[in-house]
Amino acid sequence: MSGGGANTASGPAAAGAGVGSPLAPAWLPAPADAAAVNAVGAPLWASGVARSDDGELTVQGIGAAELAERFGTPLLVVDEDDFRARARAFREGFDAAFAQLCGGVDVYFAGKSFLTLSTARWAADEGLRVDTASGGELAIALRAGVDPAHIGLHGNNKSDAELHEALEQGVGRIIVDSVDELRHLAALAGRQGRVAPVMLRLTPGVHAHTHDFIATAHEDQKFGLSLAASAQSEDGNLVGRSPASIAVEVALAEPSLRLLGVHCHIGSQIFEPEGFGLAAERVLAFLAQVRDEHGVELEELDLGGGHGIAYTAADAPRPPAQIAAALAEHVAAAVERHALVCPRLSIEPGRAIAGPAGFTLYRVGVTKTVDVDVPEGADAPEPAQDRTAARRYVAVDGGMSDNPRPVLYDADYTAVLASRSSQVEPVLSRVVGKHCESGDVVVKDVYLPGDVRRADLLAVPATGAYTHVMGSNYNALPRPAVVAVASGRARTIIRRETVDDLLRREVDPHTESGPPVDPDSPTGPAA
Ligand SMILES: Cc1ncc(COP(=O)(O)O)c(C=O)c1O
Ligand SMILES: N[C@@H](CCCC[NH3+])C(=O)O
Repeated sequence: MSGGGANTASGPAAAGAGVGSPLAPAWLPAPADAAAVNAVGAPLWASGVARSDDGELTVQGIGAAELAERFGTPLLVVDEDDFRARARAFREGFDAAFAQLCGGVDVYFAGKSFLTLSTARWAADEGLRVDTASGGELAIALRAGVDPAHIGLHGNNKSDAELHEALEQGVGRIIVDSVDELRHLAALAGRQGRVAPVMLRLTPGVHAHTHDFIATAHEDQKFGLSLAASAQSEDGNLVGRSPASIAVEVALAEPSLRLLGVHCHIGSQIFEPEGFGLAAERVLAFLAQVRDEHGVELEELDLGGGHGIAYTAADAPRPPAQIAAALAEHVAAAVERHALVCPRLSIEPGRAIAGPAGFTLYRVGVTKTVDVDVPEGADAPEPAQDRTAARRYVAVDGGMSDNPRPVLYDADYTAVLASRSSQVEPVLSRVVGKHCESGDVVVKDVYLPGDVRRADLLAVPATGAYTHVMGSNYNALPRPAVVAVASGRARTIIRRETVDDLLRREVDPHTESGPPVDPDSPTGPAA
């Protein structure tokens, strides 16, 4: 990391800034020329995004300035047609690869990535099912009109109310995370006089190459049932058996449970197909073990989501058809090796459908340039004895409350000037938010034209997934609106939050008036 630095007057291209800054990380190439930093295209941007003849960023022909004027900033803009096309590409690509082997694939849109009434509807329209991770997500999917039989409910610690609701509504699958939950669900379903359709979430021990917080199939974490034999079983007599195998036994023995199959999810933002393939081979071997021990061939196998997308030019995602073809080879080999009937397959992509379809539009406020010590080993700028270089700070009107991913995962993003293009020499810039937090970074390192200034619009691509749904009201910032663009028209799908929205949940200490209180509650109505 760079050393400390002193503020200098704001302005473009101070000494040491510009193309090939020594402060740039290794993955960020110096732009080929001034025009390169204005480029918008695949795989970073939604298919409807382009530049107009006069240089403005547009989506399906609608200019960034018009969007900002009509809907305000910060603004999450979703190219609905692009979202739908990505959903179709997963359904068609996986269906084609697995049609012969196992009769096709059910694709569940991972709601956690970007669940709204509209996105749930788009997914269902495109023939996808919906994967939910809480009672709230379940309620949104149901309200959107998704067939309950096409909804899955996940969660490592589902409440009784969530399980009850899932059973009541007749969801197609409840993905169970532990032996404890399995026993609890059996009792609960039994009391309700229902049979719960369950999938068992397994941890196949594949350590995916991603940030530790979003890798989920290694052993030492809260999700899933391990395939490895346990030395620490809570039931002393079960030591030496794997939690996964105990769970199968419990699920098959309980009349209030119907065991559909098994599930695994190795993590998120994964590019190497080998991880998915290895996990598939391990869970298929487990299905063979179940068959040999219990004489039961389980019908379903869910291989989760986690397909990586491009956040910067350093990322090279594969199209769904390619991912599917690579996976099919592993599945076919394992099916043959274990003489299995191939189970019905399902997957749960979220980020790869929602992420690239969205971008965030911000308005620029303060800009300034600071001198930063050049790290040891980096090429020093000329003259050689000058060991500092300039970093431009560009502050925008949002930040960690509308996209906490840079702060949480050290995630890299990129940005372009959206209200116009510029041929001014690019300078290494850091786009920061407006929160009272020095780590409030939107884009850590990006070359932007040196003349970016107050009132310009910046656009950050690939913000469709895990932004709106992970947003907060830190510093009492109202959350941005979400706008969908389809067939050349833009419309609000989530309205912008207002300060009144923020105050609505408050109980005013002066009047003690606030949200209505249930008159039948033990504390009675508000005075
Ligand atoms: C069980 C499960 N399925 C699907 C997903 C979606 O992952 P992604 O958005 O990376 O495709 C996740 C999130 O990592 C998950 O935990
Ligand atoms: N929230 C994570 C990914 C989801 C993990 C869910 N299991 C991200 O933004 O990258």
